[in-house]
Amino acid sequence: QQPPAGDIQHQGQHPDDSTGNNKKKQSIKATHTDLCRDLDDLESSSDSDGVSNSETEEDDDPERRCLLLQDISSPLTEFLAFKQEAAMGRTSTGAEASGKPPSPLLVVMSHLITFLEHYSQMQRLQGKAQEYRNQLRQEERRRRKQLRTLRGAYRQRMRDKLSLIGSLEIVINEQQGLLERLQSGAVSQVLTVFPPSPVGVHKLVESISDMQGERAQLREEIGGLKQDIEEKEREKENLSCTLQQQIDELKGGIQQREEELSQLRMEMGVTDSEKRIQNLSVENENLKQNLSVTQGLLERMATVTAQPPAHLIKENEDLRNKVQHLESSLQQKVEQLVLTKGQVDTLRWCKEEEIRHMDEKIQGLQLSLENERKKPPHVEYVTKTLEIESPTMLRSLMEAEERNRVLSSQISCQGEKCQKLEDRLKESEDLSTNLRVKISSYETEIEKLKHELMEEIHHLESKKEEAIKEASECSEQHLDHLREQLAGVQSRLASLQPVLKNMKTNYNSLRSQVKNFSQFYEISIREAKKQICSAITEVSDSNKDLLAKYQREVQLRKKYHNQLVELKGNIRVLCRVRPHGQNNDEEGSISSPITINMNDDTRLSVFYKGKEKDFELDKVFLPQSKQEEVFQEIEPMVMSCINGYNVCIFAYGQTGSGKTYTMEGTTENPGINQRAMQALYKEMEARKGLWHYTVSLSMVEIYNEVIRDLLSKDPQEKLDIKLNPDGSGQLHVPGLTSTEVNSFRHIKKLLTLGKKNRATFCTNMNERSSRSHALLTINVSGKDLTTGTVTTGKLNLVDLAGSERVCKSGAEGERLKEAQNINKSLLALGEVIQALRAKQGHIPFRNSKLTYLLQDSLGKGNKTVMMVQVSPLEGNVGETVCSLKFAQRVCKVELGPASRRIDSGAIKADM
Ligand SMILES: Nc1ncnc2c1ncn2[C@@H]1O[C@H](COP(=O)(O)OP(=O)(O)OP(=O)(O)O)[C@@H](O)[C@H]1O
Repeated sequence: QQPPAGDIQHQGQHPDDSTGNNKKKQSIKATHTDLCRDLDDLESSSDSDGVSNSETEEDDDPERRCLLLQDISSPLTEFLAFKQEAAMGRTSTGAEASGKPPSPLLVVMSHLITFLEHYSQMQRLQGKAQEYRNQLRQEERRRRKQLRTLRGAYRQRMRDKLSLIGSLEIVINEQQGLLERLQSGAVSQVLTVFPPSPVGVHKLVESISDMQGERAQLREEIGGLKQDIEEKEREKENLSCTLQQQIDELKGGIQQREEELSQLRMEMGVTDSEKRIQNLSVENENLKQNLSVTQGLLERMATVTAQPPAHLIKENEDLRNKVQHLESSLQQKVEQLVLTKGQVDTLRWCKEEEIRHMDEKIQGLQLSLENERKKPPHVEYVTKTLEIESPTMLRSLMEAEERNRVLSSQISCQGEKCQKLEDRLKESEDLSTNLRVKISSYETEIEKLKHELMEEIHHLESKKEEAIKEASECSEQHLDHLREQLAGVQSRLASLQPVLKNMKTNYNSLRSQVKNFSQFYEISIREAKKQICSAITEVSDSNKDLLAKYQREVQLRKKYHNQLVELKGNIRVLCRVRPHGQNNDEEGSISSPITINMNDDTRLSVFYKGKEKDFELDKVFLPQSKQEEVFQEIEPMVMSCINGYNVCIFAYGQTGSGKTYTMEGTTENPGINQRAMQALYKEMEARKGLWHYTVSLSMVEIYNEVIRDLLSKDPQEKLDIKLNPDGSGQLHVPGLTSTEVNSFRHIKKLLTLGKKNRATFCTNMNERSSRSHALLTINVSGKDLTTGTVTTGKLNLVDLAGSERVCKSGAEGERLKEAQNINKSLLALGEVIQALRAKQGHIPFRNSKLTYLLQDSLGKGNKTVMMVQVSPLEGNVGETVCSLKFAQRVCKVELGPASRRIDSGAIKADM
């Protein structure tokens, strides 16, 4: 849309300038179309690039903003044109020929239009610049994104390589660990610790199974060796047998020698003796040879056993832990053997000594024989000596034989042990060589793996380098490309610079215009204000009539409202259903026997004994109703006490149905009592200057037909109701504290004191509050300062005791008496209501302290509100029906028109 061209003449300019203005507008229009074309071009170019301008939102669209401004400016322009025409018409008729300046409002508006046009032009230029900027940003973002993806791909590749290297390292570590374990001899643990199928592990498992096969072979070899040992033992036994035989033969020989000796002794032949001695020496030689053989055997044994296993143990360091205990035991055995060898050596030495001794003896004997031969008379002596010495020799020979046998057995035993040790050593040696072979094979395998790994790493590294090279080349290419693009963009920017400069100058001129405009605008506003003020003063005269009409209307509304209250009836019965779950023992089902008609707020029904019982009252409050709503409904009644009416508001219902909540409320959510006081004080404040009010307050509790003053210094004191001695016929409670109050704050203080006193002198507050009535009385006396009329009103706010006992006593009969004693007042209230309903001549007010006290507020000519509180619980449905039945009876009571107490107690009918 374009503003209508041609007809507009800006105010503040001479009419002759209209053609100049038109030209200006034409030029602006041309600029607009040029700009629009530029924008279209720009849009089409961005479309052809394939880059969507997602960032440009609807609100930032300069075209749209421009159109919006045009939308605003076109009606303004039209309006101005219209005004202009009117002004020109007036000029032509000569009515304004006196040279009166044009209206400032029109001047302001024409300037506003010019400003808007310039502003829209500026917006377009800015939009264009913004678009270029956006294009640049998008391009930059695209390039960045490409770089990011490239970087990400390269990083991913690097990460893959690194993870591969890491897994290979893990394999190497595992294999090294395995090798270490193998080296420490814990071959058995390898299988359990072995990780699942890494590279080369399969081969290791195979080699271990080979090892196991070899071990079985070794076992077989050991069995063969054992057989060999057995054979050797057998040979040893044979040898010992032959030795035994030899010894036996020797024995036999000695026996023979003895026999021959005996024969010689018999024959006494010297030559035979010589022969025998020779034979004996031969035998001795044989014995010597035997001994040397035995000695050789022993020596061989010693050389076999003397071989130290230390060099093997030293060599086999890897198996040291395994064979340590074997080594130590072997050492012990070796020591034992060395000891035994020492013993054998000493024995051999002893034997050699003996033989030498015997040789010496034999030589001595030979010498003596020689001598004897030379001295024949000595033959007898020699024979005798031989006879004496041969048994000792025999004995010593036997002993030596015995020792020899023991020694040979010991030697054979040691030999066995040595053989065993030898075998074990051999075994462990074999095992260690096997293990060494395997370890070397593993080492070669690991070397191979390492080599492979290194090759892989080299390969990877070369790949990595290639990738880096590739990525850098790619990024460089991209960078070049980007640089080229940047250069292009920069050149575009450079070409745009003069346009921007142009725009800047335009903008600056516009700014200066705007500055001037604001000054001019202020002046114009001031002018306009003046004009408006004059117009208002003109209007205010006519407004005065309207004000009077409004006041009349308010008074009428008040009157109709009062009439409505009167029509509603002076006894109003309101019902409030308590919300669910407010008492601690109310858990479980939330189904309620009470149904509230949502379309009619005067009806509710209760499902009781299989039937729906309907009740109609003046108003039913829902469980979710607020304290404010309840008070709003009774506010007019409360306020009427200020005008000289006696009002009684009482809450009736079973224990826990919410009476105290409705009347007293909570600190955060005050009830009727506090709200009533607040409203009264507000009204009294409003009437200040017209009326003067005196307010006094008293608080009592009636418990078991005993009245106590809750504001007294001694709340325990019992009070009584009497007739006022002034003869007015009014009731009066001697000793009752009636405190004059001067502010709402003061009232609040007194309410707190009353509540405190009630709580202090009762042992169980809950029990007591359920069985006692709390009565708050406010006496309001007002004086009309203009007429001097005096009104006295009374507001009784009563929180009654729990009503369930009355109902129960009524239902059960027997407990009626007890109920009367506990709560006589409630019963009396029912009787009073019944009498009022039946319009009886006598109303039994005096039947209870409560009704007696409320006499002047409950009877005819007064205003009464009954708040029937009901519980929503299924278990309380009987009490609910009872309360509602009583409420409906109260509904039917007609108290007649309310009476206003004017001039200190004089009763005057209002209607
Ligand atoms: N409309 C309501 N909204 C929220 N809570 C409520 C409402 N009515 C009653 N209650 C709560 O229910 C409980 C019982 O109420 P309340 O003490 O006022 O019952 P009552 O009829 O005065 O009992 P009593 O006869 O024993 O004094 C209180 O905890 C009270 O705060």
